[in-house]
Amino acid sequence: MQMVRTTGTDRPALTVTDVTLRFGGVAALDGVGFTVAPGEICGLIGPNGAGKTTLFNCVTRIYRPDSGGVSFGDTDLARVRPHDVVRLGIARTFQNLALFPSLTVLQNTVAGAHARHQAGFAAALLGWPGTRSRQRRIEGEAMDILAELDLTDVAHRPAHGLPYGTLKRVELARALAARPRLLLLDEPAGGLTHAEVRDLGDLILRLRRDHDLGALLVEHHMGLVMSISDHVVAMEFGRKIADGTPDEVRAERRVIEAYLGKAS
Ligand SMILES: Nc1ncnc2c1ncn2[C@@H]1O[C@H](COP(=O)(O)OP(=O)(O)OP(=O)(O)O)[C@@H](O)[C@H]1O
Repeated sequence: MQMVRTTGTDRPALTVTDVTLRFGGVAALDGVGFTVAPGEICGLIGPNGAGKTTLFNCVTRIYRPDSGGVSFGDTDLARVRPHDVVRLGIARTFQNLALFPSLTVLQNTVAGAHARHQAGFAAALLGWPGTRSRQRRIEGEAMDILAELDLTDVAHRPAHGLPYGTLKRVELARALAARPRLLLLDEPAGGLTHAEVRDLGDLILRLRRDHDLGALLVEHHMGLVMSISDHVVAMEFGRKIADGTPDEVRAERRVIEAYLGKAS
């Protein structure tokens, strides 16, 4: 396995090169390639089954492509263990939320910060020597992130029972606590109200600016994707069918045929 570098290219690009991945007879990804430049918001769109989640799972190393590759800066992700991806500066949110229901909002956020350290969460829970002062510092940073996301009031409440829109922001807080350079956002608008989606768009733009990060955004909500993305990649049946600015992709005939007719 390749050593994970935590220094080096500070704002790496994500480069997906000719990635193919089959599940039995189905080519979930078929020669897909694109780049997310440093600091860029890249929207990834496509109808159900287009391959978006599979691509996400290749970036986070849940899956390994049959051929082609994914790199972050000059690091080939195929040579990085799945749990080390976050230490490279890539953090994700989950479509169906991946929070610990009985832990507080603060504890869930701190868990995200520990993901980037070797000793991690278990050491903190077990009270290993030297972890207490670091734990205090990490909690302080987590509280700052919660304040940014307007979550201070619920910091000490268990995740269980909080409104869905609030939990979506806790997911984002957990990912941000890992200090990513690239955020992978898996359908962040799913289940949100119109007002919450508008606020989410503003929030993603603000986080990009304040945290100097980029984002790969898998999303069915066309309004959100087209309003905040610098660059949009459209997929259908495992293939890339368009790649350009929101206006270019919106005008692309194959995208209109494949997708925009049934957009939200
Ligand atoms: N674990 C798996 N085993 C078998 N086939 C799979 C698996 N995961 C995905 N597929 C297939 O791969 C293709 C791409 O699926 P994927 O979930 O990546 O699409 P998607 O664009 O994320 O869809 P959605 O918008 O519905 O989430 C589909 O045909 C799907 O049925």
